[in-house]
Amino acid sequence: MIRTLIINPGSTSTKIALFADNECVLNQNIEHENHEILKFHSLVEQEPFRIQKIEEYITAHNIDLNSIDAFVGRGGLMRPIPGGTYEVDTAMIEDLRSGKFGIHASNLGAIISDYFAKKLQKRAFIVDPVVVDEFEPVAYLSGFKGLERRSVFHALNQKAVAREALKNINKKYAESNVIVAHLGGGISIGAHKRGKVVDVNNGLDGEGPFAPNRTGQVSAMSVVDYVFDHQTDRETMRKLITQTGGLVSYLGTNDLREVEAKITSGDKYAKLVFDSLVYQISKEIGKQAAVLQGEVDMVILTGGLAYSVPLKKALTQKNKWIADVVVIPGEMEMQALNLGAQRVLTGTEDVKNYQKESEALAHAKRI
Ligand SMILES: Nc1ncnc2c1ncn2[C@@H]1O[C@H](COP(=O)(O)OP(=O)(O)O)[C@@H](O)[C@H]1O
Ligand SMILES: CCCC(=O)OP(=O)(O)O
Repeated sequence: MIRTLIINPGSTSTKIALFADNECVLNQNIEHENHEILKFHSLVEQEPFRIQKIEEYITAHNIDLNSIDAFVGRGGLMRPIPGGTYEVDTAMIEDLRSGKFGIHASNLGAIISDYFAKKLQKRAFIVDPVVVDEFEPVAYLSGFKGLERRSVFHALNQKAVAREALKNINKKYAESNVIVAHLGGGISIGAHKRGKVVDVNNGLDGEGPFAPNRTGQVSAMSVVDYVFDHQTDRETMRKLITQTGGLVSYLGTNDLREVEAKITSGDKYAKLVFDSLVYQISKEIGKQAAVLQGEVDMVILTGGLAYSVPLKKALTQKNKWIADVVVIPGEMEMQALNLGAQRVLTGTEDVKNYQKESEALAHAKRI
């Protein structure tokens, strides 16, 4: 039996799970209040806080860490790489800690897995990180030479739910076209064309719809003006765009359940913000339908927001003209992380090397 401990840091939570082969033995979503996260000046400062939360859970549930074969983290912002399972190594940890490819909670997945693996002399992996890059060449251009677009999205969950939804209608991922809208603390909406995500809004840096924590796309010149008018520094802007934008900036909360409660109590502004969220998500789904030239087998709604009955009702109504709308609320990231590690540990797939794969992809992309 192969046992894995899965560590999945998100912008609003740290999810952990314990698997024995393919069976999930324990699964916990440790939710973090926005103020708990915002008190840290940098992401790496959150490392001891998140480790402590995990250790408290492990102790409370009598988990014997020595019985774990591998620690598996959600992979973060580093060099673009193809999908797959990667051994956590020094080059990867350095890139994640430096923040030079961006800062997101998922950067801590490999870092925390590495902490436990080193302490217990076990292996650490990541699977399908947020930088999986399968763009077609036309998708990279932004209109600003030197500031090209990046593929940054919920790759792990988008691919896992697409496979699952297609399995239910006896279709293969590699032979189908689907649009997956991952609706979490951040939102990414991808065009999956015959098994490759050929375009997706960057779910972190300010593309696509606004999200619970994120601004989504804002006109470039208004951001430039804001920086100069407010004499703002890079870190403040990063927080405004990726942590306190969207629902937080309009309504002071990143919790859609609170927004729903405001609407129920007659708050008209909250209703406008909710309607605009539906509008913007639908606009992005429409864009990806254009990428797929209207040949769409299915639109899939997933992520924490997809638990919301009013949201899924409104989005289904607005997007059913494109294709059948299927809802898979929450995420399948924990299972997907376990499966990725199990494939390597059982010898059915080769583990990938970060440096080698990132260099090969960079070479292939050179025009
Ligand atoms: N039952 C629910 N109804 C409405 N919104 C929900 C529900 N459950 C979770 N959410 C919302 O989902 C969002 C978090 O989604 P999630 O995918 O867990 O985010 P992340 O992984 O980025 O931390 C939060 O805005 C939360 O309020
Ligand atoms: C797009 C990068 C991944 C992401 O945004 O994840 P969260 O929604 O968990 O912040």
